[in-house]
Amino acid sequence: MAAPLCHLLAAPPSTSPAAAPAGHLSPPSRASPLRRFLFARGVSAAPSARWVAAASASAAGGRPTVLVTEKLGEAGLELLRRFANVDCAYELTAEELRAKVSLVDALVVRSATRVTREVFEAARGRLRVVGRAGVGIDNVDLQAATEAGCLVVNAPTANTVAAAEHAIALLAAMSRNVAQADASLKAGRWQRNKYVGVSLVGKTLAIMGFGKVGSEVARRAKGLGMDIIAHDPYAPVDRARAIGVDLVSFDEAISTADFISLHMPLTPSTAKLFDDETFGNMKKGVRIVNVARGGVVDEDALLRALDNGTVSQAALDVFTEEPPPKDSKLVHHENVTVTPHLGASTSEAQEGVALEIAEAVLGALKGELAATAVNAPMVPAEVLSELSPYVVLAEKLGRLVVQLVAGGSGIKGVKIVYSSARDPDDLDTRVLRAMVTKGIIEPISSAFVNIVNADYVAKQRGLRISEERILLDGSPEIPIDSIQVHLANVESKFAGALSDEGDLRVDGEVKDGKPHLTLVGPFSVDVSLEGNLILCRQVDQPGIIGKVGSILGTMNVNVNFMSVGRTAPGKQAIMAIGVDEEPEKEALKLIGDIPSVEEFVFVKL
Ligand SMILES: NC(=O)C1=CN([C@@H]2O[C@H](COP(=O)(O)OP(=O)(O)OC[C@H]3O[C@@H](n4cnc5c(N)ncnc54)[C@H](O)[C@@H]3O)[C@@H](O)[C@H]2O)C=CC1
Ligand SMILES: O=C(O)C(=O)COP(=O)(O)O
Repeated sequence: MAAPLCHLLAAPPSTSPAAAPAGHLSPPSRASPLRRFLFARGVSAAPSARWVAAASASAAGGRPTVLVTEKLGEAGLELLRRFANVDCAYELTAEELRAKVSLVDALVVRSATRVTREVFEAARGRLRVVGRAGVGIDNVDLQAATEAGCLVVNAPTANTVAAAEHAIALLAAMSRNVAQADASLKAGRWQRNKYVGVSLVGKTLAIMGFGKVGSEVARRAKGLGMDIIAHDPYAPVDRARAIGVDLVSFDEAISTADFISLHMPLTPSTAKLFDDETFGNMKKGVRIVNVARGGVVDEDALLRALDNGTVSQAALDVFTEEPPPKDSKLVHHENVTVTPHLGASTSEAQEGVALEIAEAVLGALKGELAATAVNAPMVPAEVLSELSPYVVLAEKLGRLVVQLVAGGSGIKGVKIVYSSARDPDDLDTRVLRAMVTKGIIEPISSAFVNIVNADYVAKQRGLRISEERILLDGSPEIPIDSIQVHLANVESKFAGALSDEGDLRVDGEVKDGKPHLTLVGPFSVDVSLEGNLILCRQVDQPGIIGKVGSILGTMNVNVNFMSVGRTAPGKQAIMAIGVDEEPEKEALKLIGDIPSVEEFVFVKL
């Protein structure tokens, strides 16, 4: 059974009635490495035929609604419109955005829309995906998104080249005063002596942040004859070496460079990294390009450094506040060249980004974990597909075990044990852990849990979840032999499920692609984990199965599965009975009244 994975990102049960169902598209193929490669090189590409065919095949049913708040490439919009209702509403005020967001399943933004905690609160649980059509996600409150169980995806590769080209354009324009000279000539002046520039060849360029954009800038600047050094605490030395770049310390980079180009993300640790002290340590007359984020620079400090000559020129594409104030001294400074956040704005990059984000958002809406997920584990599609029946099993075991807990006894510790012949490094259990958590928490709370917020919700509720592996001999072809879920130190309303160690324990396996319950406490059973389950403990003796069966039959309850397990002949036994409908209270009472039945419980799976 290729179980639908839509519940990994499922909307909360309280979703407004207008919410479109997730999971109505069949799984698209992921953008291939080739397409990403093409995008990254500015080659626009249509959505792959396989993607469209797969998505079209089952696009019947409700359509999700996607709100697009900034201009997106037409190819991406077209793709979104094929599978969703698309509302393009640009330049919304914060209030207008909050008003609209509760009516949509996905939101697609670029850098200008601030997706704040208030936006997630206003969404009231309906918003399932935020797609950032670009790289920087500093305008999205990721913590609030995670708490809301809303997946955030970005399009990290399609505008890399555009941003790198813009950095090079600014570097060259700045060093030759292109913008200033252009303005001067248009104003009727001919100032050849005033606009003598500086050469790039033989100068040292320090690239701060040697990621995708930084390394593309390095490649291009090498072609201009510059000596490149880079600072990036997290970049692999080999990758830098492969393009002939030395990774150096922050202090060495800023103190030796003639030009500095910024390419790190805006995070709490990079905010205002370039302050008075940093500028003070730079080589006198340094030139700075910023195509990353305005917030990594203390703009007042930069202004002081420009005024006192420490920095002789700056070229800025990005600003702390966008657009910057009209009277910004930095923008109007004669040694500053500015562009209005144009790094990603080439037609090729915008088409690529739009397609990349449309695919990611549509995929996420039907429950697929996007490869570009920013606030959820990135689980490759093949792994996810292989684990899909175990995902269902994990959730069902969680739902079952929690319903065996006696009211009032708090749950603190959950242990999940995976028995597998596969090397632990080849078994990614994050999705399974999330689903056990979902199964345990949802029946006992109003919280809704998905792959995005599972760990967060568990932590909030003081639930410690630990995982163990039992390495089996056997075929590593099968990812998991069985999953055990233990709740430590709880009281149970079905004492038969308590293990010898006093834990509440249930085990399950996937058989023929279906989740099966295989152990309840010390009792082996074999019952399909579907619909509803009655667990009944009795003294092992003839006739009980018939009695229970006939009560259910009389009450018109269809038994779909039944299994009996016992500790030893004539001793304790349990019956696990799968039923389609929820039996009337009357039927349950009659079962409880059978003399040899010691305890029983009805569980909704
Ligand atoms: N102006 C524009 O239109 C565009 C701006 N950008 C911005 O450019 C920046 C880089 O983008 P990508 O290269 O795609 O991201 P990336 O994630 O590939 O690279 C960022 C690099 O910065 C490094 N880094 C993190 N903290 C650092 C620190 N304290 N010091 C030095 N390096 C640090 C990371 O290790 C990583 O290698 C982002 O801020 C992004 O938002 C990207 C595209 C367009
Ligand atoms: O991708 C990025 O990080 C960018 O800064 C591009 O921003 P934009 O999509 O052009 O608003």
